[in-house]
Amino acid sequence: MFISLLISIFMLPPQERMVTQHLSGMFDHGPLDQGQMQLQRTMKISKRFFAFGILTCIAVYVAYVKWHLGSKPFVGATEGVAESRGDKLSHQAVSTDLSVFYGIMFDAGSTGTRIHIFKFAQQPRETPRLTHETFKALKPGLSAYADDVEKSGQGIKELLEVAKKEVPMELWKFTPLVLKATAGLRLLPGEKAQKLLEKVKEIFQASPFFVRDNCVSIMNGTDEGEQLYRGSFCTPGNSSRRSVGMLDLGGGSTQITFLPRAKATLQTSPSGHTTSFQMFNHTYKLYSYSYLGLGLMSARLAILGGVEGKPLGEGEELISPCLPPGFKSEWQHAEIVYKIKGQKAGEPLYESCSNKVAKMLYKKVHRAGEVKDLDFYIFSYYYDCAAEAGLIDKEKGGSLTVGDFEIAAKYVCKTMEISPGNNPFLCMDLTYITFLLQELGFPKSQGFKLARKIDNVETSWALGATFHYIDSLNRLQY
Ligand SMILES: O=c1[nH]cnc2c1ncn2[C@@H]1O[C@H](COP(=O)(O)OP(=O)(O)O)[C@@H](O)[C@H]1O
Ligand SMILES: [Ca+2]
Repeated sequence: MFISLLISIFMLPPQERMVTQHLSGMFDHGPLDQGQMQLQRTMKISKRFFAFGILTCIAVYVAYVKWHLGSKPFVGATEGVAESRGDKLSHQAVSTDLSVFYGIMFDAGSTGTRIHIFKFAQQPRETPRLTHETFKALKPGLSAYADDVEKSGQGIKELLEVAKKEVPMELWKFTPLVLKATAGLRLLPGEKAQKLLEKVKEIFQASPFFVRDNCVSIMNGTDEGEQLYRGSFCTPGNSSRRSVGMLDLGGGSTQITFLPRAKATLQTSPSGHTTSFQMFNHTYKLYSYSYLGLGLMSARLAILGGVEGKPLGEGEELISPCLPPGFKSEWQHAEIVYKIKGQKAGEPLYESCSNKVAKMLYKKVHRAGEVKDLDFYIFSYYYDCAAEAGLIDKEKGGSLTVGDFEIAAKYVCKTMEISPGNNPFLCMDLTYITFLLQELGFPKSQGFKLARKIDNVETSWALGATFHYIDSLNRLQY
C-alpha cells in the first residue's frame, strides 16, 4: 500500500508535479493576469493535494513499519475473525478494540452443561490477560437427551442468552463460540452423540457469535487434561502459581495430568498418554491419562454391578455392600433408572465396600511412580465429596491427604451401619476416592490442594481450551 501511494504521487500530471516542486517560490508576484490566476488556482489545489499525500504517506509508512517490526500481537479472536471473513468494516472496529475481547466455551460434561464467558484484556505486544469470567451451569448433561435431540437445544439457547447479555453487542460477531463435550458423549453410541452435536451446531450457527466449522466436538481425554493444565497458566497472576499436577474426577471420566520431573516417567508412560504444548515460548511435556468409565457416576454403576447403557431386566435390582443396610431406592444414571438396594445388616460396611471397590479398580489404572513426589491440585467430585463429608469448607476449599479421605470413608460407612444419613452414596464415593488415589500411585500421606475457583475463575479445562482456540485462530491468520 505504501508503495502504491508513492507510485500514485509520481503518476500526478506533469504540471501538478512541477507545481509541487516549485511551490515555495510562487507566492511573491505582482498583479496577475487571467492565465496566471488560473495557474495559481491549480497550484492551490495541487498544494493541498501534495500536503495530504505526504501526510498519508507518513501515516501509512509508520503503520507499515510498526506492523512489520513490532512483535506479532496475540491477535484477539476479533482480529482473526475479521481477517478470515475479509470484512473491512470489521477490521476497522477490531484495530481500535484490540485490547478487549471475549471467548465463549460450552463444557458439555456428563452431568451438566456449563457456559464459560471469558473476557480478556491485552496491552499492545503483551499476552492477553483474563480479566473476568461469567459462569452458568445447567443439569442434566447433553447426553441425557440422546433420545430426544430436539429437547437438547432448550438449555443451549438459555445459556446463549447469558452470553448475549454479557458480551457487548458490537463484539458478538467477533466472539468465538465453541462447545466441547467430554465423557457423557464419549460413552454414547457414535451416531447418537453426532446427532446431539449437529443440533448444537445448528443453534450456534443461528446465533450472532463467531462460529467456525469445528465449533462443536467431543474432546479426547488427554486433551481434557492438557487444557485443564494450560488453563492454570492463564488465570490472573498466573506466573507464580504454576501447579505441578492436577486430578479431575468427573461423572464419566477421570484425568491425571502432571509435568514430570523424571525423564523415566515420559519414557515409560503408555503410548498416547503424553502430550506437549507451547505456552509463553516454552514447550511443556505432560503426562496426561484419562480413564473413561472411572468418573464418579460411572464408577458408582460399576461398583453396583451395572453396565453402562444397559437397563436392568424385569424385577432385577443392584445390591451393594457400599449402600446403607436395608436401604432401597431408585437411582438414575445416563437416563436409565436402576433399582438399588443395600445388603442385610451385620457386615462391617467399610471393609465389604472396600473389597468391592478394589475388585472394580483391579488393573484398570496405570501407576506413575513419580506422582508421590509432586504437588497436586484436585478438582470436581474430589472437591464435592470432600465438602459433603465436611473435610473442607464448601466455598473456600482447603488441603487434604489420602489418609483424610480414608478416615472420612471409614467414619461415614460406620455411621451408615446405624443410619442411612442424607447421602446414601457417601460411603461408596469416599471409599472409591480413597482407593482410586492409591491406585494412581499416591501414598496415604500425600497432600492435595482443593480449589473450586482460583482468582474467581472456575478451575476447569474450559479456560485452557478457550485460550488454545483463540490462539489457533491467531495462527490461521498469520
Ligand atoms: O466449571 C466447573 N467448575 C467447577 N466444577 C466443575 C466444573 N465443571 C464440572 N465441574 C464438576 O465436575 C463434576 C462433574 O463432572 P462432569 O459432568 O464434567 O463429568 P465429565 O467430566 O466426566 O464429563 C462435578 O463435581 C462438577 O461440580
Ligand atoms: Ca468435566
